[in-house]
Amino acid sequence: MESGYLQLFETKEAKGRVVYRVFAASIFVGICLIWSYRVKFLPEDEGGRWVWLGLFAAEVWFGFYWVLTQAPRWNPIHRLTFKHNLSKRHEGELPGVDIFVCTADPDMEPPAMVISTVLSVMAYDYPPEKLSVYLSDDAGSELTYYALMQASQFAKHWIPFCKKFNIQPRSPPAYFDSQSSDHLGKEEVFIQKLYKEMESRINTAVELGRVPEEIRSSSEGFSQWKSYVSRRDHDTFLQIVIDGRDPKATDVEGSVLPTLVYLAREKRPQYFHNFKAGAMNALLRVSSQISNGQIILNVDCDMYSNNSDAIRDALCFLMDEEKGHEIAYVQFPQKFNNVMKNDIYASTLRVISEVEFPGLDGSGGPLYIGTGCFHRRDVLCGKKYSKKYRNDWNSKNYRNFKDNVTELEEKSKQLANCSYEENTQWGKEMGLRYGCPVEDVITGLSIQSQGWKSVYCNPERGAFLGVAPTSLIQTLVQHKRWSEGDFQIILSRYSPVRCARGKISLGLRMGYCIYCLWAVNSLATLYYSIIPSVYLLKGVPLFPQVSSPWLIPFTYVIFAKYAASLVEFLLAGGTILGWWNEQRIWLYKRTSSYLFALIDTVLKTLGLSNSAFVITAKVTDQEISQRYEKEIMEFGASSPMFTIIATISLVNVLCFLGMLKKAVESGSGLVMTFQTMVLQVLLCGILVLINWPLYQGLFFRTDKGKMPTSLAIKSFILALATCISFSFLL
Ligand SMILES: O=c1ccn([C@@H]2O[C@H](COP(=O)(O)OP(=O)(O)O[C@H]3O[C@H](CO)[C@@H](O)[C@H](O)[C@H]3O)[C@@H](O)[C@H]2O)c(=O)[nH]1
Ligand SMILES: [Mn+2]
Repeated sequence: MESGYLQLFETKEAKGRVVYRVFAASIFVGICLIWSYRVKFLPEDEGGRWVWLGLFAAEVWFGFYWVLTQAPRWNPIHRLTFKHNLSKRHEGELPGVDIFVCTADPDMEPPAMVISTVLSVMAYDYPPEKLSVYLSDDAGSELTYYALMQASQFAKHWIPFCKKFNIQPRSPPAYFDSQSSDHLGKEEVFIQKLYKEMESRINTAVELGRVPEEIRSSSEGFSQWKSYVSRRDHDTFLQIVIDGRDPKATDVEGSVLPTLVYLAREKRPQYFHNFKAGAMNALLRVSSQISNGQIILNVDCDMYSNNSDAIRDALCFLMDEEKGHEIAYVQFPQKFNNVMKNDIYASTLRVISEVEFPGLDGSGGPLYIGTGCFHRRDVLCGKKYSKKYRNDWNSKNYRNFKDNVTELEEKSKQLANCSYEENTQWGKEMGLRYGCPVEDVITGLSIQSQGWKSVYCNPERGAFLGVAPTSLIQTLVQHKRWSEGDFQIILSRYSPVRCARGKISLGLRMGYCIYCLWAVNSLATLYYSIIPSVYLLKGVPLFPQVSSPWLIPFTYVIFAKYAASLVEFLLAGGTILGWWNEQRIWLYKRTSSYLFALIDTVLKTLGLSNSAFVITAKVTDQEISQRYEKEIMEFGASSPMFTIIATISLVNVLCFLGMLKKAVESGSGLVMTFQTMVLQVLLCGILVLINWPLYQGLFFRTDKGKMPTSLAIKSFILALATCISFSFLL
């Protein structure tokens, strides 16, 4: 306080750390005992030996991986911001903020949804002359552009309305959904009507697949589409839809509006476009010409702003005079507005956002996860870390005031051309890094490995809400992209294992490895979910008997670990059924998404395949969403991923039934089997239980969301063949 310093944020250590550490140490002792058991009782005979070694390898892997997951649990912290101090001390020198919204496909990302995100970020509680919103459209779609034009008109009513009544959230559909329609005031009814009309104009255009002719001809922006050949082949389309410098660009109350820009960077078949990373880099350059905000907020097109104060929260970190200068970015968690109570696809990633990220924040800062993240422009553009770095918020006002709109558009267009990046550092040392399906994580890592820190900000009211996948295949495909990308990072020149030493703390490097090694987890999980069960069918014990003291460490580790995981999940706001669902999804991801990610990465390293960016759909047809709302798992498609999970689930049920039959037939009965193979019976039994929805989908359901019959037959034959070959041949 003395030298006029006002603290803008506070860091608090989480409670109960010591207790947790003692508990974790006890689990580790148990893990070591399990390993010793495997070494001590290695079977003599050739066949038994390999199976045993396989189990040992899986257990070594699980143990090692568990150690990694302890890193973020060792030192969790929480952050608190003081926004009143920010206003008190810095209101006059608030920096320009450029907001980038990315969209890539008008079919999967409906224009009406995209513009509601745009409207929500235009309505931040922030001086509008310092706010600029850029929409990057990788589909170069006239429909999205049309929707944005409509939104710019509606914004003139929407923004003053939001500010007058101080409403939350500021995405129009989300706001109206949260309001009961009988309690709307006069102005609300008027705004809602305006919104509905606009929405229906946009949706009609989308359904017809074209923009109304009278609008097309009256607004010159559309003339740019003359050069449009296909999504992959067109000039740069750039339009300053609202020019914030223009004194006439005001809302209905006469206040200035934020700048609004539409950009579809040039696309040519002969140039690789680098997906979202390419779009972001084009935005970085174009915006530097137009508004040049010092702070950049990046959101996905489905992630609307749910809290109009979030910019100020982020600035509390970046502008703090004592600690702010080493912070490169502020990451908010990804939250979703379409998740049901028990979250059947585990989309919330609850433990990651409530436990692991606060933990990583304690050892240097969270990963950059693509959306809901505030960056310093300098750093994102490649500024090297230096202890002496201080930002002068006051002096920097580069905003382009010289050129008129047309000149500005022409100049900026050049920066979004395909050839612009040739022989430059863009994608390497500057901007988002290229060549990885998780451009966000690798970019964050490369920033941190220079010495910069990041901060995790998780306020009570979620800052951003998006759309989570609503079918199993979408979830698995998304996780294939993520785990593949994360695994490639381990092999890349930014590898948290080999590089970054000295710059990033050990805890954070371990933290990165949790995600970067997702893909590798598949092998041990596959082994563990098949082998013990088929050996149960064969009648061969692979774990200690009930009478053996070695059973204790196994039981302790299993129960302690799962109890801790359940408690963590409940404390993070989940339900018991939600936790159970999450365990199922982990099993499916590990045995399908991660396996395919692993295989694809190996192929890619050999030069045999290329990783792509499969966009997640943000709309679902009505039938599917009805099932989603009832929390019924959606299969409904044929996919090799489904064949794998179905086959494994059937192997387990066959083994379990086979074991029961054998036990009953042989005189010794169930008790004997239980005594010799208790853990195998449990493991197999739990696998059967957790797969219950899958069996329903395979055999008992009749709706369209069930597994295709051909897939059910195929996996049944595969499962039967596996069981038979194990019990008779091997
Ligand atoms: O060629 C492309 C592909 C995607 N996108 C945009 O990228 C965003 C994320 O795509 P989505 O299909 O929603 O993927 P998610 O898995 O939900 O996205 C997470 O993971 C991605 C990395 O895999 C990050 O880029 C995202 O920010 C992060 O939210 C969307 O706004 C897309 O419009 C583009 O702009 N250009
Ligand atoms: Mn998404």
